[in-house]
Amino acid sequence: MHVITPATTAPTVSDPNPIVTATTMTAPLISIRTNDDNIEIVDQLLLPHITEFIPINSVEEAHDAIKTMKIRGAPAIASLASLSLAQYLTRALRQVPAPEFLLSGPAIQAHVQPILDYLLTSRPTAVNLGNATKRLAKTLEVSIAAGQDPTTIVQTLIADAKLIADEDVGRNKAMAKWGGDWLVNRVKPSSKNTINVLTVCNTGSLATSGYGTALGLITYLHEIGQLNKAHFTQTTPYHQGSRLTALELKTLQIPSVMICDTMVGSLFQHYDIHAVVVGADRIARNGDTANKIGTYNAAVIAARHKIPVIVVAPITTVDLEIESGAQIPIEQRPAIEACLVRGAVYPPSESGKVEQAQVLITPTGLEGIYNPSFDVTPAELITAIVTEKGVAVKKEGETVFDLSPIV
Ligand SMILES: CSC[C@H]1O[C@H](OP(=O)(O)O)[C@H](O)[C@@H]1O
Repeated sequence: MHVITPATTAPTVSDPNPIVTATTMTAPLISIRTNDDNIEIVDQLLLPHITEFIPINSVEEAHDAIKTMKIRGAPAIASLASLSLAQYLTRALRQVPAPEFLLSGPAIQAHVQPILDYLLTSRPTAVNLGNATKRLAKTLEVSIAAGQDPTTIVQTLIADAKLIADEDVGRNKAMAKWGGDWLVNRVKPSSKNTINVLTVCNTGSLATSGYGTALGLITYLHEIGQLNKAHFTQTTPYHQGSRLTALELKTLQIPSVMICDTMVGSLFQHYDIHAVVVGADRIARNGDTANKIGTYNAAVIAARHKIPVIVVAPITTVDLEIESGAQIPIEQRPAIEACLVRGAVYPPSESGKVEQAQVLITPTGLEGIYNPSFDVTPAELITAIVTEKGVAVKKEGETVFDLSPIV
């Protein structure tokens, strides 16, 4: 392995002219907030410099927010979709006269299933959304089969939809402990605060209902005094790293180092990184994992440097209906998104007021643009997969996982 200078962590430079930011978010950052039947999401297209909560008042608005990535992150997407259905049904129960679909269980099912199918069309890769809509369809089916009256059927569905969002934080903390303890046991650090990790994209509170998945594990390492530095890639073109992970780590006061996506190899060559820790959007039965574009690159380079790759994701991210990653649909985002960069005008004006800007960095009318939002890392390149039920590793000599112990 070619290591030029085995220093423990990359030197970092600080911005001499920090932007006066309008972000008033404090730890823990939140992606969605609700109050009775009111839903608000933070517009993640404006972060980190502008914190703007926008109301979601229909399933159509939820669909648009997911599709345009005002909200993103596999678990957060599933939570918003579920909460928007709960909002719709809560408001239907309050309508006078009651809407016709509330007359019977079958009428409710005939009305709600198309709504679930519509929400599913917002983004194709993250399976959490699909698992949420299947779960709610099943809840509805069971309530009807149990002979519940229409109002009880709807109330049961509303409660389960809210639970999909509420149960996320607890499982994130469970995963963080499973994965963090597994990594500490593997590294066996001789002193405190020595573990260096690299993560890709954003998998924290802004991608979930709180604490995060991969970023949750990193937060746990920090909380138990085992983390030296959290390195993260900028994750272009949406810049989940530069804009969101940077904000989360800064807010949580976790020591971090940002690198450009192209610098993963250099980081591994020059510095002692103990693990790559990433989230997931869909994990196939054999462990092949779809995650943010750039994850596969990091995994290939990690293999070259014998650095373990850990995937952290709730069971709702596992898709046992598909054998391998070849069957995972990869979302192709609009070409224009690879040509634009969003951020604050810099340096700020004399007033110090933050002005959001969107800059076209390419020539206009560029024809050939490849902009997949995800890639698939084969199970062979993944060392461990962590869910809220535990840690799975491949058997000796195996190139695929048996996920049954952790799903
Ligand atoms: C815990 S979030 C999982 C996953 O979602 C992100 O994708 P996106 O920002 O496009 O929604 C990224 O792939 C995260 O790893």
